[in-house]
Amino acid sequence: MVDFRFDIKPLFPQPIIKVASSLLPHTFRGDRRQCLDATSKMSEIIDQLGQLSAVSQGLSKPVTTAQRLRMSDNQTIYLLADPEAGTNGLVTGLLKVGTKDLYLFDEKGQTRKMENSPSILDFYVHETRQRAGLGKRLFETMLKEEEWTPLKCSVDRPSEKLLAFLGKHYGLVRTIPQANNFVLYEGFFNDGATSNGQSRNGHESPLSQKNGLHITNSPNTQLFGATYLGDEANKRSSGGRRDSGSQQQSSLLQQITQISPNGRYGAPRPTCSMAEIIHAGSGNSGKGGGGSGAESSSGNDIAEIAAQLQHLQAGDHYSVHDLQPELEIEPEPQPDPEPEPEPEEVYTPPSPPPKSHTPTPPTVRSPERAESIIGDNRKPPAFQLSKQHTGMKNRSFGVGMAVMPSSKMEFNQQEREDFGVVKINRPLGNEITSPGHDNTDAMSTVSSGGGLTDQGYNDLKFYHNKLW
Ligand SMILES: CC(=O)SCCNC(=O)CCNC(=O)[C@H](O)C(C)(C)COP(=O)(O)OP(=O)(O)OC[C@H]1O[C@@H](n2cnc3c(N)ncnc32)[C@H](O)[C@@H]1OP(=O)(O)O
Repeated sequence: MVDFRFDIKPLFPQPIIKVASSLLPHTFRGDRRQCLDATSKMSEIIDQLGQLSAVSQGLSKPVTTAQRLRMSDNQTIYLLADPEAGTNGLVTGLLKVGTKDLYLFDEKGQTRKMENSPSILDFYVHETRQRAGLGKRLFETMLKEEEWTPLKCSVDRPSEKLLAFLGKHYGLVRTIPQANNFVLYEGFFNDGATSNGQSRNGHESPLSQKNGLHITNSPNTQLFGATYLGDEANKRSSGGRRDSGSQQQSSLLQQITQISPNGRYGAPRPTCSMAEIIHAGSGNSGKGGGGSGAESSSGNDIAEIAAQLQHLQAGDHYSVHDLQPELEIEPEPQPDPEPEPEPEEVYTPPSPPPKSHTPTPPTVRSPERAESIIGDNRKPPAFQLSKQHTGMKNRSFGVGMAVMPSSKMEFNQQEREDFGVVKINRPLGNEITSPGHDNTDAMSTVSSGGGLTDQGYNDLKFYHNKLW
């Protein structure tokens, strides 16, 4: 039983009092000294009942403290006492309520923002007095004072006992699932007041449902944009009414807009070089998007790169010839799209070959970029180089492009893996058909200087760092 060292009768002229942020009973009348005394005693009562409630619910710290109540301007605590019991009277129950702005799901799963929604925040009747109707008495007093109805109350993380209490006394059983700790019951959103944006208990903010989009200020909407509810939702919301406005409505449906996310989700994203390659490639080839004509500058870069690579097709250079079909950057469509098994690029870390077998270094190497970024060969590139092109991570541009996975590519790892050594190889089982296309032994093992292998390819070992 909760008794105190002081007499509670002056604080409880009636069995149930309510206390707000002033920490004074609503019935309190007194001078300044009495006011300070009452505040101190009331703080002690609230803290002790709040602690008992927390223990009863198995919480690590109390939901209700005098300090919290003092700091809040929209919370009220109802205290139930038996002033005649014991020497100084007994405090037997506590009910804390308040209003909250909540994002809630309705029965259809749509997000709604409820402002000043009535909430049951803490409820406790001393163990020795439970199941004696005191809880109901306290709750009924609160409903009357606040002019709330049980159905319109959201309940903050209710215990099993409270769920049973609400079920027994108010028939509240069927809940509406929520993403937060609050529990609502079916009917929470029902009534004329809610549907036109106002309710006696709580206030639904003027969230719109325009053009079939459910637009709220909820985190979901801000992150992912408005939810398109479809025409069915519009039919529902219009109640089946079809008048001259329906044409206008259908035209509005066309204007589906998306709320731009803001905050860090709205921040410009770093360009994805792989996406640039893919989109620019399909756009230029005319195979992917139908050639909208709206090309980004990065797309132009890629097209330019493709053009330059084309010029390098001569000779035994493998990358241009092999990469073009993969990247779809050749502007002119192939007359014969027969899916012949082309020499594929297989990159394996090979074992070092004897130097004597090393073919003559090619005189022309694919990427001008390889020359433009290496050592003494540094010179202005023939095209606009972005960070994606020239950054250390992307330095081996040709290799990066070549290893884009495709159905035509497989990785031959039969040979020993030496870190940092790249071999351009054939898929397993493929025979060399033409010396001009033989790249089986086109491997680089030793940097001959300037970051190039003695064949002139980029040596990954040279460029390796931990961040690569
Ligand atoms: C948002 C929150 O505050 S959640 C936390 C709620 N508080 C707690 O769980 C603390 C411990 N419990 C209590 O303090 C009380 O049981 C209260 C406040 C929930 C209800 O107060 P009571 O004075 O017992 O309520 P009252 O006597 O008016 O109603 C009794 C009904 O409450 C429910 N109830 C009360 N105690 C229990 C219990 N131990 N087990 C199951 N149901 C219970 C039952 O429906 C009971 O009806 P029944 O006896 O016919 O089964």
